[in-house]
Amino acid sequence: MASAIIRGLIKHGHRSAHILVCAPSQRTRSRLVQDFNVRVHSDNSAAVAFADIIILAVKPFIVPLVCDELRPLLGQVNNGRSEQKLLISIAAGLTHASISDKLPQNVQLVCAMPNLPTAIGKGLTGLFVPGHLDRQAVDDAEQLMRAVGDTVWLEDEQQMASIVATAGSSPAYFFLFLEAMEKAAIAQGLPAKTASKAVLQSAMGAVSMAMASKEGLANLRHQVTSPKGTTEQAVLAFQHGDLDALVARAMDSAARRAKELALG
Ligand SMILES: NC(=O)C1=CN([C@@H]2O[C@H](COP(=O)(O)OP(=O)(O)OC[C@H]3O[C@@H](n4cnc5c(N)ncnc54)[C@H](OP(=O)(O)O)[C@@H]3O)[C@@H](O)[C@H]2O)C=CC1
Ligand SMILES: O=C(O)[C@@H]1CCC=N1
Repeated sequence: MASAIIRGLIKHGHRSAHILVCAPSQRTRSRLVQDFNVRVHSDNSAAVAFADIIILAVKPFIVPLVCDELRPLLGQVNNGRSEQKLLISIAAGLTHASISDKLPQNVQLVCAMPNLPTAIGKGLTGLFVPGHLDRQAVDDAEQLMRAVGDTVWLEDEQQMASIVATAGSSPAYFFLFLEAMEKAAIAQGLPAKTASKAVLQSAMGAVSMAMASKEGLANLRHQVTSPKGTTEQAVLAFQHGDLDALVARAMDSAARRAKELALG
C-alpha cells in the first residue's frame, strides 16, 4: 500500500527526493529506489529526522513495535520547543487511542484508510481524528491524501470498520467480480483478450456513468434492463443467488475483521 501512495504522490507532482521510505528488507528498498527513485533507509528512526509527515504503512500488529522505535525521537525537545510531527496510520482496524497511547503527546495522529487506486490518483481515503487535534494537522492530512484521490472524514471512529469494508478492501471485490465475468465470457467462447476488454471497458463505462449521473444506481440499472430482454435474465439469476445478502455477508466479514485487528 505504501508503494501505491508513493506512486500516487509522485504522479501528483511530489518530488521523490522529498520522500524517504523505511523498510527492513534490502529487496524492498532496492525495488523502491528502482521504481520511484525515493530515498530509503533500514532504520525507522531516520524518518523522524527527515520528515514532518510520517505514514505508518506496516501491518497492524507491527504498528506498536514501530511506535516503540519512534517514541524516544518523537519526544525530543529542540531549543526548548518540541517539534510537531504529523503521523498518519493506515493500519486497518487500529483505533486512534490505541496508537496515540504509544506516542508522545506532542505528536499529532490521524487515522486513515486509503485504498489501492491511490496509485493512480483515484483512491478513496477515510480519515478520522478526535476533536482535539490541531487544525493544521487535519489540513495537512487532507491535502496529502487528496493528492492521491478523494477523501471522506468520519465523525465517529466506529464507522472506520465500514470504510475498511467499503473502500479499503473493496477494490479486491470488484477485481474478483470482473475476474468471474472474464472467466464466464471465455467459457462462452470469447477470446481472452476480447473478454478482458469487454469486461473492463464496460465496468469503466458503468462506473463513469454512475459517477456523472444524478439518477441513482437502481435507475441506471433499469435503463439497461429491457422488459423480457437479456439483462433481466442475468439480474434474476443474481437475485435468485441472493446477491444482496452475499455482499452484505462479505462486507460484514471485512468489518468484523477490522474490529478484531483493533483488539490485537
Ligand atoms: N493493501 C491495501 O490495499 C491496504 C492496506 N492497508 C494497510 O496498510 C498496511 C500495510 O499493508 P500492505 O501494504 O498490504 O502490507 P505489505 O506486507 O505489502 O507491506 C508492509 C510493509 O511493511 C514493511 N515492514 C515490515 N516490518 C517493518 C518494520 N518493523 N518497520 C518498517 N517497515 C516494516 C515491509 O517491508 P519489507 O518488505 O522490507 O519487509 C513491507 O514493505 C496494513 O496495516 C494494512 O491494514 C490499508 C488500506 C489498503
Ligand atoms: O486486507 C487488508 O487487511 C488491508 C486493509 C484494507 C485493504 N487491505
